Amino acid sequence: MNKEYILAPSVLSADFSALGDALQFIEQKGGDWVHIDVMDGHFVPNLTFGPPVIAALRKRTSLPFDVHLMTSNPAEHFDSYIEAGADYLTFHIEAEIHAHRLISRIHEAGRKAGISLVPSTPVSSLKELLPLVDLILVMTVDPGFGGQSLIPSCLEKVRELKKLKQENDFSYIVSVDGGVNSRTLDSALSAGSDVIVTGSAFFSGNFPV
Ligand SMILES: O=C(CO)[C@H](O)[C@H](O)COP(=O)(O)O
Ligand SMILES: [Fe+2]
Repeated sequence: MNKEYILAPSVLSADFSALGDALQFIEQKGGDWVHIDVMDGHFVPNLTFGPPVIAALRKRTSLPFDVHLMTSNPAEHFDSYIEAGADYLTFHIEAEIHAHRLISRIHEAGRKAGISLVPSTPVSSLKELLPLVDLILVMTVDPGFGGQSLIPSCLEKVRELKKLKQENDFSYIVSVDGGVNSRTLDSALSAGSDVIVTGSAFFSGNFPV
């Protein structure tokens, strides 16, 4: 299928007892990246994968790993995720005051740095970081679980970020994460999303691939 966006299926909705098979499925269905949701049971009320699981998956595909850290204090352990094989490493602005430093350290390690914001955080909170980041991950659900409904008003942030990018010649790409399925895909794309993350819809056959 010819598509004009980067498809990043999330293994959060795969069968955790067969994650290697999930990577193959993503490849077969034309996924461009693998989205890996790291949850620490603290920043969000759920617990998922850590570096050893990501390192094991790294051996099973050459697709880029888009690692979404939903963790408190991301600076404390970001290097383990880089070592495990993250290509894009995205952390939450709500979890890190010293974001400039963390972005620099991710870049020094030769990886792409992403910043994410939950639905209640405005784009203005990222103002100082816009010239520095490679990716902005706009959460369209409250993070922590797959299978939730997209909050349509969050897509305004995608429009705002694309406008700021154009006006200032910034280089970041914008990703939409949460509740994207065959019904909501068009709205995410028309808002200007460059990357589409999809978990439950992709693995249940409710995503147009
Ligand atoms: O970051 C996430 C949740 O915190 C997931 O990436 C996201 O929710 C994807 O799952 P779905 O497409 O089912 O909403
Ligand atoms: Fe995610």
